[in-house]
Amino acid sequence: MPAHYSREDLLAQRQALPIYPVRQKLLEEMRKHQTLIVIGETGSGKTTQIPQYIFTHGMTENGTIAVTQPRRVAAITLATRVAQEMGAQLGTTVGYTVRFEDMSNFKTKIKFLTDGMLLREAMLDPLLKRYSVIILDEAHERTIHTDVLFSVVKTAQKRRAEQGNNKLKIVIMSATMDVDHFSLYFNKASVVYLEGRQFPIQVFHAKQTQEDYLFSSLVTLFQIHKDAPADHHILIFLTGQEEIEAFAKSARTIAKDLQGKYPNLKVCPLFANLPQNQQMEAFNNPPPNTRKVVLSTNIAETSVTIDGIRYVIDCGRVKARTHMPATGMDILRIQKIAQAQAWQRAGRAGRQAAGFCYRAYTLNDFEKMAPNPIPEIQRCSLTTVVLQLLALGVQDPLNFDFMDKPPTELIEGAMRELHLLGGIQSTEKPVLTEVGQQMAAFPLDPRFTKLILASKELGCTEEIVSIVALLSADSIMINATAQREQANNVRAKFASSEGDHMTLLNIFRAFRTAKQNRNWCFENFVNYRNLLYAVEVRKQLAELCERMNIPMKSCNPQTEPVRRCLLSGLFLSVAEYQREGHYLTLGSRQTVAIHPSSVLFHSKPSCIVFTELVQTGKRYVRQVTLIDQDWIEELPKDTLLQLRQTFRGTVSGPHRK
Ligand SMILES: Nc1ncnc2c1ncn2[C@@H]1O[C@H](COP(=O)(O)OP(=O)(O)OP(=O)(O)O)[C@@H](O)[C@H]1O
Repeated sequence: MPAHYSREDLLAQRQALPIYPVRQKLLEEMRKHQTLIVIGETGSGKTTQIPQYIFTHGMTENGTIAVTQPRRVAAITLATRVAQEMGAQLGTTVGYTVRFEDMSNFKTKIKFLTDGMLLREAMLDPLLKRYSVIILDEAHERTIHTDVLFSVVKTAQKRRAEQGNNKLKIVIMSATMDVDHFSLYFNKASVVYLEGRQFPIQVFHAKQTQEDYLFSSLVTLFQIHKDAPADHHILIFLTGQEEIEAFAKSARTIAKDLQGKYPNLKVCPLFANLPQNQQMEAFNNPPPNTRKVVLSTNIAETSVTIDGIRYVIDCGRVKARTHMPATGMDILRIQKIAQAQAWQRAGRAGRQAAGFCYRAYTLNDFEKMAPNPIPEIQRCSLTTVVLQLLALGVQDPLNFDFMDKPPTELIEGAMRELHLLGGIQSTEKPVLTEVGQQMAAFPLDPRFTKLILASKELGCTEEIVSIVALLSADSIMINATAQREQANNVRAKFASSEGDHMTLLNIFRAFRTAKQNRNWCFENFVNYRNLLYAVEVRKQLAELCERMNIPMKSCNPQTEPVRRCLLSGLFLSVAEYQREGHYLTLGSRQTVAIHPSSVLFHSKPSCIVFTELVQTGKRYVRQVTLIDQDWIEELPKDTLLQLRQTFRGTVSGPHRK
């Protein structure tokens, strides 16, 4: 954790928050109403204080307080902060649960968890009996999981009230949301507005539309750097890892040229794929006479407080997931943010003192932005959600009580995919098959669970479980731009001519042979923490396999079973090489290219299966393995038939070079 404050300091900080004077009133409202909507400016103290007020006023006698967050970084840093404020050891009274990592125990009374984790818990206990209060935070973000939770908690509350004991309180929180819409959905729930903010934030817009938002953000950064005191740190919102690394390089180069004239500059990237210890660097205080510049994706947009940030530079864009009905897959691409997101970003500047926000877009551009982001549920693949709904006992996902109903095609598409994967009996009557039930039990995308289930027959569970664990972890390759070539040369010994999945597996095996040694990772440009995380995930998946009678058989030294297995779960992600030099995805006929980071980038095999689709200028596929075209025809007849029907007959058989 960043700065260490004394108990007195922390208490003084808590008492200075805008929420503090109204805490009694807030508690009264909470006592009066079973559901409450709380709107308060960013930084007013909602997330850190309300759970503590509830706790100290005895509303947790019958259970724990759950506080959901859309992102794991927020869940972890908030739990750490609240534990600090309460003088508790993290993981005891205050804890957190994020996927594959549980820092809570049965005594935990305030539990921060990702919305996805609470949904998982609801699958085992739809009434969520363990909790007396559930706080759904950052509701305006409308992540898929939070949207499904809206209905899940509403139903749990109603049913628990009918049973007459152990009632459930629900609190919905945000700084910016469409209050009427939310209130109506929650049976005309009461709304509490928290007035005021602790520190003012001045917002500046670009005078003209900026063609190159990166360049203009860089110029703004150095203008601030020349004038502001060294301990006034800067947070810059960018869109993704590559952009952040390129920006970091330019910023460091300029800072070097300016050395001695101005404070030193410490550049800290912050993105989801960064190992956790490096993420935490952004939260630490730099040495004296050094300015910290955090370059972040939207993972720092809501809920988090980064010590010392006085300036925010907002590029106005975000990389977001959008579903492509044509391919049946989600794609990541850069798009403009919504006004609510712009306010959240600005809000990161005024948390410990007055702040400034520089927007790399004009006031007119801002006014043209949508007020709120489009809910994920209306634009992302719903395969996992539909599976979860069915596992929760929802009989007809098309008529589920969504706050905003997703397009029917998205739900139907999800049911088709589940049917293709063997998870439901038919799309008309979506009842989970045994395979579907097993899929719901694994905390994975159903396609990956399908791989594990298929590996049983192919005798390669040992390999597949490792690969799935590696894909669940953040990137294990260290690809700092400065050392990219050196890193690639050192790692060449692990490269498999059969593709990235086998390459990942080779690294994983070598890591284990090297007794999970940290130095070995350093020497080989691979990420120690992420590999350890994969080891942990693998352990948990192996336990699940054991429970489901899937023996951990290995096909080593053969690799064909592994590649065949990849095809069996990922048949919607197959692409074939075309004479023109690009790839076409099977069925949906989308043009894609192999990402330069892939070991198959130069070899251009005729048929590939991939695990990720990204759009940065071009449409790229990442994590690629070569397969034999004949294997496609060997897929179960039903699957092929449905594949063809799904894509209206465009799958006419293998398309050869
Ligand atoms: N990790 C931390 N380090 C230092 N100060 C913190 C930390 N977390 C919270 N704070 C302080 O507590 C204040 C309130 O934070 P809190 O997360 O409760 O606000 P919020 O109203 O939920 O805002 P948001 O909607 O932006 O999440 C912050 O503005 C900051 O001053």
